[in-house]
Amino acid sequence: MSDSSPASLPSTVMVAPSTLHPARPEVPSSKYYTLRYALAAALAPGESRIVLPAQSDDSEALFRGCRALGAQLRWEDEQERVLLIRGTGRPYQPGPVTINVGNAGAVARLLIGLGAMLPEVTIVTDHPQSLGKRPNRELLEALTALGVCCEGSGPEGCLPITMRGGAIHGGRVTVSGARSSQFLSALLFLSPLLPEGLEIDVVDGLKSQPLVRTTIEVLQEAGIQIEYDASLLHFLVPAGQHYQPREYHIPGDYPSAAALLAAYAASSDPASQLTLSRLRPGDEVGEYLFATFERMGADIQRYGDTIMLRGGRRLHGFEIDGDPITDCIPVVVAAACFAEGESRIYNVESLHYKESDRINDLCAELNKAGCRLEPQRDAIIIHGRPEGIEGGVSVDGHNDHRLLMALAIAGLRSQRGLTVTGAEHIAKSYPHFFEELRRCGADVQQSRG
Ligand SMILES: O=C(O)C1=C[C@@H](OP(=O)(O)O)[C@@H](O)[C@H](O)C1
Ligand SMILES: C=C(OP(=O)(O)O)C(=O)O
Repeated sequence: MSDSSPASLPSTVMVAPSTLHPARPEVPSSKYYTLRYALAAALAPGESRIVLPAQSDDSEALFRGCRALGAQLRWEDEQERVLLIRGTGRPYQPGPVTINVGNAGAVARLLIGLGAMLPEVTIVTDHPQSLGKRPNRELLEALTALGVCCEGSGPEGCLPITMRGGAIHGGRVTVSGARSSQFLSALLFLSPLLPEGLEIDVVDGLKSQPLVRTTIEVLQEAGIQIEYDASLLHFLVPAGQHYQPREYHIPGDYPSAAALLAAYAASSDPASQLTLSRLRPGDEVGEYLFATFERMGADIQRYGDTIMLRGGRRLHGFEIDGDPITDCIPVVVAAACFAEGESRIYNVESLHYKESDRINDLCAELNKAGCRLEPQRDAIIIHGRPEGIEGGVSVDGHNDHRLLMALAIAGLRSQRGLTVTGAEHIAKSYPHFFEELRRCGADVQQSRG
């Protein structure tokens, strides 16, 4: 449905020291809401309208998954980006089916959950070095307890995974939330369709809680009744429920906005001013992100759904729990590299299990560029260099769109620029990020070599 695949994007970008202009870029649509609304629509009997779904490799992977679950997708208006999804009421495929989930972790986990209702499904990835290494063991254990026959790869239940769900049942199940919230979200999407309903106990704590609340919000909008406690460790989803067809409007994407905000926050020029709209106020990730920029001393303001940030402020060291804004951490780290003093971002152990190891790989690449970071098991310490960094080296994105964004921000504040390789992986969430940065005044040269 889109042309943002890695093959069509440059694999190397050169980011030179730059001054950013006043700019009002369009923010991409939210990945979190696109995935959830499209899935809820695919499970509803009848037609739903999705207005402004995200355009990225991750959303393409989800659309493939929706079709594999039996839904039909077509554009009502491709120009205006209105997508129609006709769902079947429950996952339906008469025979075995294979779904390629690209490099999309959330898509993989949500589809593992729902695919467990099919007679036979194989979930594969064409990114064996990234998603192919991420664990699914916790989710497969829960599904096995619910009667699904699961065959994953290796002890961590990596992709490819084949499941046969002929004997699936509901009841009560336990799932660990220590490494990812996506295992719980996957069970929540599945639970209303199980003939006995499902009671879920979450053990070992729960990461990325704002995204579980996003799952609950979307399920409720789709007409699903859920009982849960405030700690999000116990859920009861009654049986015999149906997803309702709806019209869904996708808001702007905070983690994408975070990358542009971080680039302007790190800019030393007071004339550089960024204005971003379509960013829903009250969004848990959004509010926490806003407070984080305030905390580092950025000149940031909000007017309704519009956020303005002016560069040229001397940023200072700060300390935050990074878990509530897990996907924004790489770019927040990049901004902190140019703050005065030390910053500490803690409670981020789950960053080891993303597209790359976002603690060790991020620190290694930024240190290569001249930044000073200390990776810890569950934290990142940043010793800021307000004077900027040397650069003049090649750094790699480790198959990770968010590392690419962080490295580009560092390049802007380097003396000799940075060559960033693996740049095609930006397509996972924000295919036009480098072009957008260029439109903001950054000197970004792209090449396929
Ligand atoms: O549920 C979701 O949509 C997501 C949950 C988060 O993962 P974890 O729960 O593994 O932290 C996040 O990093 C990912 O980009 C999307
Ligand atoms: C971690 C991410 O995605 P996922 O887990 O869905 O692959 C992300 O988008 O930063």
